[in-house]
Amino acid sequence: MLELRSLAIPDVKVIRPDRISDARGYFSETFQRSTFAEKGILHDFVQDNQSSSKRIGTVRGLHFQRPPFAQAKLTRVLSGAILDIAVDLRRSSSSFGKHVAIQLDSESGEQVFIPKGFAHGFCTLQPNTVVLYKVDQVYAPSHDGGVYWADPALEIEWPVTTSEAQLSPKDQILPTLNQLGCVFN
Ligand SMILES: Cc1cn([C@H]2C[C@H](O)[C@@H](COP(=O)(O)OP(=O)(O)O[C@H]3O[C@H](C)C(=O)[C@H](O)[C@H]3O)O2)c(=O)[nH]c1=O
Repeated sequence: MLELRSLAIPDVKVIRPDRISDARGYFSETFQRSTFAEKGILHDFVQDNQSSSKRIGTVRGLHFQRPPFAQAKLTRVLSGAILDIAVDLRRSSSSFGKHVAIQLDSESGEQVFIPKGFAHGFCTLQPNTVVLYKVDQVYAPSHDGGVYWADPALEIEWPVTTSEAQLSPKDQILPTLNQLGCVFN
């Protein structure tokens, strides 16, 4: 049985697949096209991505791919824990510039579905955190984009300060929301 709930921005959804436990541990169908489609998550995922982060306080994001390579993402944590962030970049949305934040960890097995039109990122809450996410568009580096994670206009309450966070050089120089311009209508 698949539990589904919406967050403050209704298009972003949290999914908790059932775990069948026994003396050995558990088994879970972490993705199944028809049961996810019954809950409204009908996307032709074409690629699985996996990242491993050694340290607490690693921030990856806030990323998106520009149209026509915009990606919907289905994210879960294989080990460790993250604070997962999705920022609404759809200019026509009543929640433009707003975000949702949710903790994902390997213990709960919860996943977050983020539709196209959002920037996605996370901060690790435990060392050796491994994140897996399905995307419905292939990697398109020429259409890669992002928003600066600590942009004050986003009002994101990250668990680390700018001096504590570990970022890639690319992510350190991403534009603010105001500098970004219109990406998604
Ligand atoms: C995204 C991607 C990256 N790469 C290569 C490009 C670089 O050589 C290397 C690391 O890429 P990057 O630094 O962009 O990885 P992250 O910082 O983890 O970025 C990801 O983190 C946030 C949370 C996301 O949601 C994005 O989907 C994704 O961009 O992997 C690929 O070969 N294929 C890919 O699909």
